[in-house]
Amino acid sequence: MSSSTPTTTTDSSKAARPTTLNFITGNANKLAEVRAILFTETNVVEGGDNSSNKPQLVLQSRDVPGHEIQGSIEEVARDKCSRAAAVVGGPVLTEDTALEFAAYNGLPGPYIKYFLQAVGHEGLNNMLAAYEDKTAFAVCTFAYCGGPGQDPILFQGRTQGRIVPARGPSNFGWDPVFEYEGKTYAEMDKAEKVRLGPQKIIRPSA
Ligand SMILES: O=c1nc[nH]c2c1ncn2[C@H]1C[C@H](O)[C@@H](COP(=O)(O)OP(=O)(O)OP(=O)(O)O)O1
Ligand SMILES: [Mg+2]
Repeated sequence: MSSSTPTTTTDSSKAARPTTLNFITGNANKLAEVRAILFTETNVVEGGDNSSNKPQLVLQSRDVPGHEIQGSIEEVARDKCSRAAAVVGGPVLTEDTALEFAAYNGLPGPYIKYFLQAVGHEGLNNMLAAYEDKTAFAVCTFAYCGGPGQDPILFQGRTQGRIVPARGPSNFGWDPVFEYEGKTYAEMDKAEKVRLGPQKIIRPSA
């Protein structure tokens, strides 16, 4: 993924090309999937070791301090990334996952974490019991921020699926209730899930 490489600049008045880019998340499963998707021996390291001069993606498992704001997926993503850059004091990559129900015009969206915690897989299904349309979109929004005070840049992928009664191991979030092409994410093995690309990737501006 090209967003794993920090921006290069030929303008010597700007900051030097960063040597590390931290991916920050408090979610061990998310970290594992990002590792599986982005890992190459040359550009990803664990922890903070950066003995080579190449830009490296450092995977950090820690919560971004502060609270998630209310707002659109993009506003939530930008805010978390800015807070992460402030705490790290340098370039960071963060990710926010939303789950939009078509019948709810996009909700729970960025609030899926709290709905999942509150009502579980069965509750997510019950929310849709009154509706014929079980369509859901998994929305992954990566945010890159060059450093404290800089505007984050977003990259967003969307995958269309449907909400079904839970099938498969309950290891990660809403994986058992999100069905994509006949299988829930939980029924896929990890390699299969991380190989799936989003159906489209956009650079949201708002
Ligand atoms: O592929 C996924 N399959 C199933 N569930 C998933 C996936 N990816 C995120 N999830 C869950 C975790 C959390 O309940 C919510 C997103 O919330 P989100 O804020 O992005 O993640 P988080 O708070 O766990 O970690 P972070 O420290 O990166 O903010 O959806
Ligand atoms: Mg979060």
